[in-house]
Formats: sequence, structure tokens, C-alpha cells
Amino acid sequence: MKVRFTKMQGAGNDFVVLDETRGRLQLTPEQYRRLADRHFGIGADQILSVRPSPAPGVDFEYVIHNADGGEVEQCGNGARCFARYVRDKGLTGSDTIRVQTLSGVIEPRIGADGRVTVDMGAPIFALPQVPFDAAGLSPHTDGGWEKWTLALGTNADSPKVQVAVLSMGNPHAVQEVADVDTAPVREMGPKIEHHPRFPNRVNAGFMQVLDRSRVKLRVWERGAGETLACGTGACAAVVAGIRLGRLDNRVDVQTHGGVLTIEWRPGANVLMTGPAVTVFEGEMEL
Ligand SMILES: N[C@@H](CCC[C@H](N)C(=O)O)C(=O)O
Repeated sequence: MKVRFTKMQGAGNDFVVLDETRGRLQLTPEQYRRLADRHFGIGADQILSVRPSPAPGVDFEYVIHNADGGEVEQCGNGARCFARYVRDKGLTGSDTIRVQTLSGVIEPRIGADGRVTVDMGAPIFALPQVPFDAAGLSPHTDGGWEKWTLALGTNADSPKVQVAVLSMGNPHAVQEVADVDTAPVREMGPKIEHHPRFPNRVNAGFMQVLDRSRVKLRVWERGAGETLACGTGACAAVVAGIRLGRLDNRVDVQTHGGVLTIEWRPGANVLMTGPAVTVFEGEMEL
């Protein structure tokens, strides 16, 4: 089977985008993994499938698979690329698009400068909904919110980290670090991702606060490893930083792939603004 695709990136988080508006490709997890493979396939952190509206009041359905082949609830950088894709391909004439995802409806809006702002919905703090199993643990209060101590191993001397836990539709554990460039993202990331307290695994964020409106962030993504940027990770880090009292309501998040601007006021939805770029198009035999 030959599959036509568009390769896109948002702040270096890269995607294979598939048009399923005229019929499902019915790909298997193994086929998603082949598309994402950087040696035997196209290469991508996530595969994004564009499907027709599943319900009145929404324009499209947006389905996300991680590079490991698993379907996931949400992808922020992907949402911006999704919006540019459907507009640039003429699948919609509108600059504001309502999109159904596995975790609810989000609303990307394409700006005059080509950047995209996405209303990502409200963050979720209820631990069972993240989901995070806090049974038997007590949180440590820090600046008005709470952090949880996780042991990264079973020995008494295993390293411990303190994380803020929340969901942006998908699960995130955010820790503050003194220097993001030397933070042990690749060593600790997989251990946090697979920590037994997160039954659905988790995305692990490492945030360095530069000042009240600027942070640096690296994210070890569930099902993809460290990526150059993670949109929901940026939203989760800023929301955590605001709740912990470290950050103002509008923050520039510097990632290895570019800057994302995140705005949030407690009780409101999170807005994320950043780039979305088409890299190339092609066809792959699957
Ligand atoms: N790159 C994404 C997040 C993609 C999904 C994530 N790896 C998960 O498993 O939840 C983003 O930009 O938000």
C-alpha cells in the first residue's frame, strides 16, 4: 500500500500528517512505527491523522499516534500543524478551526503572521484524571501548590525527584531544575515515563525558570523520547510554574527547537502560540 504524507514541524517537534478525510487508512501500530522510524521510514515524533467531523459543532477529528505506535489524547505542537495543514490544503477556508481530539475539543486559530494560537482547554489537576496514583504519599507544599516525591528505583539510595503532576488532556510530571542543559533528561526521563505511579505512563518535563516570564524547557515524551519541543509539555510547565507562584500569566518557553508562548489565568483555558511549518511531501510504500 502506498501512503501519501506531508512532513511538518512545530518548533522542531516533527510530524507525518495523513489525510483520512476521504477514508481511513486503517494503519496498524506497526505501520505507524514504520512511518515514524528515522532509519527505515520517514521519521517523526508523532503521526497525525486528519479525519472528517465526527459531530455537529466541530470541523475535523484529529488523531495522534506516538512514534512507538500508541494512540494518545493530545499533542499541542501537532495541533498547530494540523490547523496549517487543513487550511493550506483547502480542506477549510476558515482561520479558526474546532477540532475533536481524544481528550476533548480544542480550537486552533491561524494568525496573520502564520503562527498559530491554540485554545488547549483547561488544565486538569484531579489526580485520578491525570492519572496519578498518590495512595500512601503526602505532597510537599511549595509556593501555594503541591509537589510529589518520586523514587526512581527500588533501592533506599535510588535518586528522588519532586514533580508537579497535571494533565493537559495527556499526563505530565514537571520538575524544576537549576540548569536545563545539564539536566539528566535522557537518564531520568524513561524512569519517570514508566514510573508505577503513572498507570498510563507520563511525559516528563524539566523546567529552568529564568525569570517570571521566561523558562527553558526540555521534555522526555511518553512514546517518543526527548523531542526538540513539546507543546502540551510547555503548557503543563507554565501552568505548574504559575500555580507554584514562580511565573506570571504570560511566559515564553525556550525549547531546543524554538520559542512557544503560553498564557494562562487560573480558572481559564490555556493558550499556546507558536510556529507550524510544512517541510516536504511524499509517498511511502507501507
Ligand atoms: N509532542 C506533543 C505531545 C505528544 C503526545 C505525548 N508524547 C504523549 O504521549 O502524551 C505536544 O506537542 O504536545
